[in-house]
Amino acid sequence: MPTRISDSFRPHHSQKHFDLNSIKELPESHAWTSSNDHYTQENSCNFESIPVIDLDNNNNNNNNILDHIGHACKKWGAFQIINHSISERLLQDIDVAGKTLFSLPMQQKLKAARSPDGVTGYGAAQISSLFSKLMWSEGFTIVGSPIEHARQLWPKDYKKFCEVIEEYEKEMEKLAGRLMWLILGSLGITKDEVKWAVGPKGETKEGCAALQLNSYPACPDPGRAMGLAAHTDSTILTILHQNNTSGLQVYQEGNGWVTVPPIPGALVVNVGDLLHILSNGSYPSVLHRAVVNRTRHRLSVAYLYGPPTGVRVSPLSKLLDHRHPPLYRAVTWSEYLGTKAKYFDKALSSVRLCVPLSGFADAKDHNGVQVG
Ligand SMILES: C=C1C[C@]23C[C@H]1CC[C@H]2[C@@]12CCC[C@@](C)(C(=O)O1)[C@H]2[C@@H]3C(=O)O
Ligand SMILES: O=C(O)CCC(=O)C(=O)O
Ligand SMILES: [Fe+2]
Repeated sequence: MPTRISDSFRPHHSQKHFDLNSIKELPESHAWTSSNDHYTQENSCNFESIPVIDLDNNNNNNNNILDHIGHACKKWGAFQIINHSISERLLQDIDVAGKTLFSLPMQQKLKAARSPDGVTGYGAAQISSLFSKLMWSEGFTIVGSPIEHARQLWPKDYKKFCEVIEEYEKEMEKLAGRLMWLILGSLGITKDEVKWAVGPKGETKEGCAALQLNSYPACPDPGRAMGLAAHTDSTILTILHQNNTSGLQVYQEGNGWVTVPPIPGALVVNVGDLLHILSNGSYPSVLHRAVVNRTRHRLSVAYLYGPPTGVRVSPLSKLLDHRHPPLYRAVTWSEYLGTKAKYFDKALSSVRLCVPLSGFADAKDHNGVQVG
């Protein structure tokens, strides 16, 4: 059983590295058909997209914010936030850091390649190994300090990159903690009901996190390519910054794929699988993907936020009673990442408890796991 998040994803096969910036015609290896993806390429013609929520208490009182957040989590599993306290300057800096990294020559980027049994470094998204077609993207995953990989990329000149990444991680950590309490607050949960998330002085404990930089070069045949295949994040929540190019889509039952338009300075918040578990299914994790386009290079930065190492998360007891038995068993983050690497879109149902119709009393001593 893996114990750290860095032990969890082990790719099934090593991949050739394509330099997507120089390819003039879509290779067969990157041409997706509906049989490669469980969900259609068709976009919804719905003009409504995920809600935009103002986090400034002066514009929006706290109860209002909680109502909006609760509604967004139930209906969409995602929302955008404005006035979130992350400066425009830092968002620009992280864009520049990402661009600088991805525009390095391939042989240089490969010096920081993710090792076959590792999580951090340069390469295709971890889930790539689960698909027969390759995605039109490249990624760089960071957990904690980026210094080791940064030194491999820029032996003499790695400081600036590290400073920006570390500042971004620090600011995101604070914002993620705040968002987690707002989301839990919208379920009526207070700090004293989530012991693992609170330190001795009442402060929010540092969670674990990964930072994922994604680059989607302009693509000669965007209709047949896939930037990042449909997935849910194995997190409590994810905070996503997209540069001013659209590509992110969320799936809504009955509506199909809905584009999340980039709003300058706004950030996207996704409900992840662990929040799905904590909320006992009230806030379902959002299925999302990234599509690509013909003319513009797109960059996104995802802050994947989870509980501290070793903590087992399970449906919050305040949400449970005889009519609402726990639907999921307790899991640590690293255990769940291992489950995701193995079962992918069946990971959540693989940790679902079989709840007899008679309810909670029976479910408590029933730990059967239903897979599939
Ligand atoms: C902490 C995490 C969460 C990971 C695995 C590990 C590091 C990188 C994350 C992502 C980022 C890109 C999408 C995803 C689906 C992927 O392929 O790698 C994510 C995955 C998950 O949310 O499951
Ligand atoms: O690029 C995007 O908009 C999506 C990225 C994403 O889903 C991820 O990194 O988990
Ligand atoms: Fe994602």
